[in-house]
Amino acid sequence: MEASLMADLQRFLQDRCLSVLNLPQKGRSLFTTRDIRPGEVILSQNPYICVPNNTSSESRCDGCFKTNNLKKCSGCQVVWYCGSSCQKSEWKLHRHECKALTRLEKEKRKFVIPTIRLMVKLFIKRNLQNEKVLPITTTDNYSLVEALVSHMSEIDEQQMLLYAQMANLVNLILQFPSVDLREIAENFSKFSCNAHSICDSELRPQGIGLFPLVSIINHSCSPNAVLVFEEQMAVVRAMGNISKDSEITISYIETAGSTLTRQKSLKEQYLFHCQCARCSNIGKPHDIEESAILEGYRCSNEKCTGFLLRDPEEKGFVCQKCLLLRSKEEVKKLASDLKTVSEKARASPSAENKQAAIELYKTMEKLQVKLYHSFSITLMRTREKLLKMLMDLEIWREALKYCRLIVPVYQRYLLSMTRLLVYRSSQEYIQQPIL
Ligand SMILES: C[S@@+](CC[C@H](N)C(=O)[O-])C[C@H]1O[C@@H](n2cnc3c(N)ncnc32)[C@H](O)[C@@H]1O
Repeated sequence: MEASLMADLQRFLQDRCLSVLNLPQKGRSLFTTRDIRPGEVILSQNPYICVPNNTSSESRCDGCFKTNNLKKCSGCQVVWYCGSSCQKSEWKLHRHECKALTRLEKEKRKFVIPTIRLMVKLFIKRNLQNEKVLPITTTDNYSLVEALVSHMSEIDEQQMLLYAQMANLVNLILQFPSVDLREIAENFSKFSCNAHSICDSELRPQGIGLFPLVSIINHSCSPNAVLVFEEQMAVVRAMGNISKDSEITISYIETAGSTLTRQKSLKEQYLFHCQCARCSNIGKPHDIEESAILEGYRCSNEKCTGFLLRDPEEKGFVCQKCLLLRSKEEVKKLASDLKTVSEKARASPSAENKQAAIELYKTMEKLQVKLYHSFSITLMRTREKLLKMLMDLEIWREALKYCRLIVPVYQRYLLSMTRLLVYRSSQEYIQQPIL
């Protein structure tokens, strides 16, 4: 990174009582130089680049990500806008992207998935900033993208092949002599561990974006901050009191998973072994219990709330509260029935026949109630899906029933970690305890 830009960045962070330190195990890490109160904004950033999550069945405006009154760009026939205001605001960049996409054969345009567009826009923006067509600022410049970790040397051959194929397509679209395939592939690798899914206030993904300053923040399975989005702006807020000189951390993954599950997904996507305070409990009695509740089976005695562990004689699973054995065969049969129904439910075109999809998910839920612990995360996800489908069909009474079943699970897993639900009132941010 250029020395003057680096100095500007340090000043920018200092003004916000933040500093970046290089830790041997983690690389760049963000620290606070003041005490922070729950709900306070620690850092916010607009995306360096972003694109909506357009699919063949759903499109969004390239400017604001809204879904109504869309018109296709008459030039490239790939990008959508909700009106002239969004089209104008994007034009400086899209002018170049539009030309490049128009050159591409029509049948190849269906391969221009959001990640490919993100890469195309990244290089176009870099060039436009280099040519001073777009301004360069302390927090909006390509040097910050250059500084992101890529983990290139740790990527397996199969992944590398995929990146190379995607890089070829980007090259075909851009036709920039100054950009080489390796640089594009390296940037795909950077996207994988640094890009963020931009979600609405109900946490529904709308698009993807690169926020290089927010990307300095490391992960913890018991984080002290949370990343939310206000339209397309990334906002990092404190979840509790954070004392001066602490590291700011967010969670990159679903925190309600067993330690093994969390560590596996962090290793797979972010290529590091998590050693946070929560992960360091691995194998301890409390961690074993928590994992068995989250991802294990329920006791055969319907009234018992105990959790089950594998029987040392391999006959099945033993309840740690009432010592009842649940046979391997019974668990296997239920799991196999559940697999059949789950596959049917996931394949059911819920958009066409919502009522039929609801019935399949209800059968799935019934089997999961028999198989899993009542605080199982899998069971909770099925109930969340049912809740959403019932709300879409405005079947409120039944939706309420699932809401009541989900709330205690949220309270158990999320209350301990997300001590605050921060939401926006008309004028100001108010801190509210959950429920
Ligand atoms: C979004 S970046 C975070 C900033 C990064 N440390 C840097 O130097 O740019 C994600 C990467 O940071 C590292 N990282 C994040 N959290 C970590 C943690 N808790 N322990 C070890 N490495 C971590 C991993 O290499 C991961 O792929």
